[in-house]
Amino acid sequence: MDRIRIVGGNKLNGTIPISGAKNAALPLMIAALLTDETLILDNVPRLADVAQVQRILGNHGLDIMSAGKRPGDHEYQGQTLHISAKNIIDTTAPYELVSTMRASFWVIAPLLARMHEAKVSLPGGCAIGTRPVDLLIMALEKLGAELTIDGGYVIAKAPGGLTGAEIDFPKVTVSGTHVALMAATLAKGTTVITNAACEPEIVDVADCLNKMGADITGAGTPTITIKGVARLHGARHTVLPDRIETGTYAMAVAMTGGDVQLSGARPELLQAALDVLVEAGATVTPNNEGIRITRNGAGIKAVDVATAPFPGFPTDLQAQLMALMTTAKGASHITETIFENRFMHVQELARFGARIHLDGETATIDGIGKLRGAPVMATDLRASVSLVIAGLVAEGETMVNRIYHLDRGFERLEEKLSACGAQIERISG
Ligand SMILES: CC(=O)N[C@H]1[C@@H](OP(=O)(O)OP(=O)(O)OC[C@H]2O[C@@H](n3ccc(=O)[nH]c3=O)[C@H](O)[C@@H]2O)O[C@H](CO)[C@@H](O)[C@@H]1O
Ligand SMILES: C=C(OP(=O)(O)O)C(=O)O
Repeated sequence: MDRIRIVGGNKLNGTIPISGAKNAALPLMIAALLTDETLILDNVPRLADVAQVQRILGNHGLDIMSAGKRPGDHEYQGQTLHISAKNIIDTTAPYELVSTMRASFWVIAPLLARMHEAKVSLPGGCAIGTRPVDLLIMALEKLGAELTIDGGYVIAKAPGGLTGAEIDFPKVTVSGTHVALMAATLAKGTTVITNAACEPEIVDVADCLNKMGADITGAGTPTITIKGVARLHGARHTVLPDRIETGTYAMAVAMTGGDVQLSGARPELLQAALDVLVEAGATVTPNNEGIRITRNGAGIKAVDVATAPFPGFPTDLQAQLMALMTTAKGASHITETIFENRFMHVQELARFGARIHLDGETATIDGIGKLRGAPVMATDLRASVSLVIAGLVAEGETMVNRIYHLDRGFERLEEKLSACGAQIERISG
């Protein structure tokens, strides 16, 4: 199994290109199931999760073509995928393909909308809480589908097609909103989703669906209205930049000190996180090419943060912020409000000598002067990268094990960081 070896102590200086967003690319690829014409997606990141969705779509009978490099493409250019769901030959998404990743379950929505049936294994994904799908099932039932659970599979049927409905989510759910949005595009009549997730990835998917002929208004606000249409057609869409990758590297620079241009990043996608970085003592300068992050001289200040749905501070940056706070001056408090078990990184950060105390959903971090390198391992994607951030400043060697989690969501992480002066390498085998 591959590992990442880091020798801490170097500042980061240079440019880091930001890839397309994993959490937009996955539902965008899945949306290709809604049409028998080709959907072309540009700026798709090269990630294990993307490859996994390709396998899932391939099993349904889709043809996927990845375009090669074009003149002028830089080495980190995202890939262009041409996805054709002309023939859907299988409406089952089997356990072996779905169990490793949360988003794979979302195929249930376009399959139901277009084929009026689906059999999809209950999902897996990062071990950050129980992560039920009751609200996704509720949304599909509102649209007229009949769902049963048998042998670990959700079996969904809508013999006469889906019908528009009012869907009021009792809590904000990104997965629930994606599923309701995709399913409603081909339903008869109008659907109104209230208490919808406002995450930028929802807006990106809605934009693409509208290019495909859907009639969606209000994406990015808590109320989304979808007027169902008879069919969708092909389109071309560029995946928006990854705000979590952006925030992760911004925190890495705040941690090590230095001066890095995050090229292609869009500040409005992570304003809450950038505000926290400024409060912690980093300098954040949006510019034409993206965002420049610097921290020179002054140390890191302790901050108090609670995660929240967009536009709040994202739960997907909580572990990275905690790594940053381990060397802050004073005590900081981080409250996780989205997932009940998203503190798996705490015991691993402790291996660096970090002082973190957990009380329910709040972690208190007493900043210390210096972390010391250690062998560490993580159980989920963002927790893994928080250990990389800690390793970048820790004295001596850090070995991060089980990095397949990192490969799910960070494209060429070690290359991007070493190009900015970090001493980081992948050890294969
Ligand atoms: C692939 C992808 O985009 N993953 C993101 C997505 O996950 P995901 O879409 O799984 O997260 P949700 O927004 O759906 O979950 C939010 C909360 O709602 C709960 N819930 C959700 C569905 C349901 O049927 N019942 C229920 O109780 C969850 O357990 C959680 O406590 O949004 C999360 C919150 O921003 C991010 O951390 C993940 O990176
Ligand atoms: C939790 C994440 O992914 P998933 O929802 O696929 O587990 C994530 O992207 O941080």
